[in-house]
Formats: sequence, structure tokens, C-alpha cells
Amino acid sequence: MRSEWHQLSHPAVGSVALQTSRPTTAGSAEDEALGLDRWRELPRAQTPPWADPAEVAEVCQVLDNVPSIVAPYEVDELRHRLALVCEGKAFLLQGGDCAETFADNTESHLLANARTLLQMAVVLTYGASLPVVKVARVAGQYTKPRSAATDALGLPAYRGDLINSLEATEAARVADPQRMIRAYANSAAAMNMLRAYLSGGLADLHGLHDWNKDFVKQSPAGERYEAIAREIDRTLEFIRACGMTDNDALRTVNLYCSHEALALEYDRALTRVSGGRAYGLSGHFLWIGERTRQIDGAHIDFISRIANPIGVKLGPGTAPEQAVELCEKLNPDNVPGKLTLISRMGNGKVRDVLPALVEKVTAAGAKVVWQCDPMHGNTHESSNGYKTRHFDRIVDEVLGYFEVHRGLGTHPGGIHVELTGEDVTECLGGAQGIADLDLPDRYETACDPRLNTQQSLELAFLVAEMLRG
Ligand SMILES: O=C[C@H](O)[C@H](O)COP(=O)(O)O
Ligand SMILES: C=C(OP(=O)(O)O)C(=O)O
Repeated sequence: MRSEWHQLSHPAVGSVALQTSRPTTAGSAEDEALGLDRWRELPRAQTPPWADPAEVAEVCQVLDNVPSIVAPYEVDELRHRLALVCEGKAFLLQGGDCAETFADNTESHLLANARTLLQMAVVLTYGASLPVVKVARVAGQYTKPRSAATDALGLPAYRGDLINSLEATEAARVADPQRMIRAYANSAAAMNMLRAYLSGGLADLHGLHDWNKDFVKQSPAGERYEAIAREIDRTLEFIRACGMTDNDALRTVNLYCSHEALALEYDRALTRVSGGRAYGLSGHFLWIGERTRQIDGAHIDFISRIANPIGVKLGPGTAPEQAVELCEKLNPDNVPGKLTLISRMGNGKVRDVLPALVEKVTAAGAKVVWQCDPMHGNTHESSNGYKTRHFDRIVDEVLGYFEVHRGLGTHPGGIHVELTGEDVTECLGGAQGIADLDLPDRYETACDPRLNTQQSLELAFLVAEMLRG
């Protein structure tokens, strides 16, 4: 994932000893002291309908001993970087598939998504002159919370490839614990590939033009991107001409992985204790969704016990007091960078609901990263029956979020979007003017509609303007 993967020191985290984290065995005295299994006794929403608890336990025993997906020092490093976001000195860009699938966990898909995120990051960094912390929804985003237990056909709902299959048959929808092993293997392979490509030149700023895929190049956003890339080329030539040497920062990036901590069995089994602290090593950044953020529930309890930087989604029904309670529970030591509050209000509500939350959390002195997810509050059904989102509403929610934070003097710290590097037709609008009737052309998501590459870039340009403004 980063060229410094084998280095033993980093400016952000100081000296890093090679971690000797050991697998935790559920029930050990250390785990008990850390309360890592307390969640099992608590009310839990969105529990995967596993049929056989013994099989779940067997699978978890396997996962308890495998090499983790990420390392504790990387997790700490991300928390340090997010501290800069918390202080208003950086911006958090998080994005990727709504639901990763085993079938789409291919080299080309992973690279396309990574390139899109990198392109957005360049636009934001260049446009707003702010460092951008890059976090992908990848290598673990295999579970989905659902509004209903059954789908339109009356079949058990698809809950993500880690739990059951998208295939529309009764048998395929049975929750299968063995899928956790496949999710782990796919996540490990994805991280392995991304680390190799990112440290091997994929993220090299000297190759910016290669990130622009053909289907984007001719678009307005693609052309604007090319213009930035040309200016960066000139800057790099200038640096060389002045006799200054390139450094690693121009050739590699840190791209962290994240997913929703929904199937707690999986995230718990990949938790390791290192230096007396528990790390959820199924990903660098884990978040709790809108449907599972009950303050006394299993998900909040589990995530409160790990050292990772974590996030919580806050929908329009969130009371300001609840937001403060979450801060107290999830970040009792008020560590900057530890907690990200991800508002997902919908464009019609963000200007009304978000101010009271920000005011109350700020008045409580809680140090948080404020991030906007403009996707999940803006979903509707198209006239021809597709679950979709309109680009204009997405942009308007981000705009509202910026207005609220600017008005209150807080830092609009980041965005969290569902996107793909493919040329899909899942969200409406954008410069391509995707309309209801275009949706069937390439509607490929396993769950919610994602921005395609052009729409993602367009959004990045607009956000860069908002950040400058
Ligand atoms: O991605 C978020 C949720 O899993 C998703 O929006 C829920 O979708 P549903 O309302 O179709 O179940
Ligand atoms: C399910 C998600 O979001 P939310 O919890 O905000 O609905 C998600 O981000 O995948």
C-alpha cells in the first residue's frame, strides 16, 4: 500500500517497531480485560441470519489465526493523518463501491476504482491546496445493512457477499458463514495488489495522464483534469530544472482501506492485540452505519474497544444529544483523528438538521472529523424502477454541508461517496445528463447506485471550488 511498508520510521508516527501482534483467541484474559466480546451480550441490529452458530464459530477460529489485512502501525498512521483533518489542515476523501463483490474483485476493477480516487485527490489537492487523506471503500466492504428482510421477489434480502449471494434464488440467499473466509481471501488479495501497484508506480504524479481513462478523456471533467495534469507536469519539470530532486511523495501515495463493521463476527475475528491495545485489522478505518449505531447496541460497543480511527453515520433523525453521547462513548479520551462523524442527511434536510448537531458537538468540546456522505440520504426510485440518485442532489447536499460548517466556523473535513472507475449508468445527471431511460444501459451495482468516473471527477472539481471558497 505504501512504499514505506517495510520502513521502521515515519514522520507522522515516529519510530515504528515491527509489530508482533498476535491473534486473539476469543475468551483469553487479555481479550476479556479489553471487553472484546461484550458485544455478544448486547442487542444487535442487522444480525446476519446465520443458521448454524457452531459453523460460525469454526470459521471465526480460522480467521482468528490468519495474517491480518492491515498492520497496527498503518492504523495508527491513519489516525495521525486524520488528526490533521480534525485540525482543519487536511481533507478526507473516502470512496468506492457500495458493495464489493467477489466476482468484481478483479485487477481491472480495483485499479479503475483506485485511479478514480487518485484523480479526485489530485483535483482536490491541486484545487484547494490542502493535503488529502485517501481512504477507499475496499478490501472488506462485503456486507450491507438492509431496510427489509426480503426483496421485491420475496426472497431473503441480499446482505453482501460476505453473508449471502446476490443470485436471486432461495438457496443462494441463505447466509453462509464460509463466505467470511472468501471475503477475507478476497480482501487480502485486493490489498496485496493495491500495495504492489501503488508502490510500483501507479500513483506516480509523473504518470497523471495515464489515470484518465479513454471514456473520460473527452468529457468536460476529463478535459479539466488533463489541464491540471499538464500544469502539474510543468511544475515537475520546473522542480527538476531547478536542480531539486523528486522525492517519494511525488511517486507514491498512502491509500487506506475501509468498510462498514456490520458482520461483527468477521471484524472481531480479525482483531489483534498489540501493545495492550486492540486493533481491528480487517481494515484501517471501520465505520458503523446509520442502522446499527444504537448507543447501547452491539456495534457501538465493539467499535468503542478498538484503537482504529472509526466513523459513525448520522442520518436526519439524529438528535444533537445522541451525537454527543456517541462522541463520549467512542472517543472518551477526545483523541483528534479517532472519530469521524459522517452526516448523511439528504439535500433537503442537511441545512436544517446539521447545524444543531455541529453546534452541540462543538460546545461539548468533542474533537471530531466532520465528513459528508451525500449519497445515502438522496436515494429514490426512478420512473422505470431503478434505485438511483441524482447528481444535482448529491452536489446540493455537499454544498449545504459546506454552508453549515462555514457558518459555524467548523472544518468541512471530507466527503464519503459511493463511486466506481467504470462507465456505469447508475446515478442520474452530471454533464452526461444520464436520464431515467439511460439507467438500464450499465446498471451494475450489487446494491446502491454509484457515481461513475466522470460524475466522480465533476464532483471533485465542485468540492475543490467549495473548499477554496
Ligand atoms: O448502502 C446502504 C444500504 O445498505 C442500502 O441503502 C439499503 O438499501 P435497501 O433500502 O434497498 O435495503
Ligand atoms: C449503508 C451505508 O450507509 P448508511 O449506514 O449511511 O445507510 C453505506 O455507506 O454503505
